[in-house]
Amino acid sequence: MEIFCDFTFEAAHRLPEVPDGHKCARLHGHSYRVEVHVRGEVDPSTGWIMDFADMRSAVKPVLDRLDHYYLNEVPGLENPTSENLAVWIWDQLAVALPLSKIVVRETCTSGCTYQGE
Ligand SMILES: Nc1nc2c(c(=O)[nH]1)N=C([C@H](O)[C@H](O)COP(=O)(O)OP(=O)(O)OP(=O)(O)O)CN2
Ligand SMILES: [Zn+2]
Repeated sequence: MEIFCDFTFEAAHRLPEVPDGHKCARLHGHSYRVEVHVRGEVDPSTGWIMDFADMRSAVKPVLDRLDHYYLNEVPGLENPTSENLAVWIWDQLAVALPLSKIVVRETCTSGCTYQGE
């Protein structure tokens, strides 16, 4: 079974590798939405895989490193596409949580799903 928590953060970025004239080469910002999914067995005594509060406690310090920052300046996010951001978040959280999926939404209509290697 899987559980998930939903998060938001605000950040600026530009995409340095896009073709000349692409709008995303210009500095702009997004209200990012991130879903963190965890897979596990339901503990018969608690009735849950893990407490949502414990998930949030693990995720918050990682997203605090992105919130209201210029993502291109964050080590490992020099090309901050949704895809690279999903991998970066996965890599930061994988030691703390039994991840199954990271979803990054850059806009209301576009984003990325990553389920690990
Ligand atoms: N595969 C990817 N494509 C694009 C990414 C990305 O991370 N991965 N990122 C961008 C830009 O960051 C852009 O700001 C968001 O893209 P887009 O969905 O085109 O956003 P718009 O709100 O401008 O969409 P419209 O429907 O054209 O208004 C671009 N591509
Ligand atoms: Zn963008």
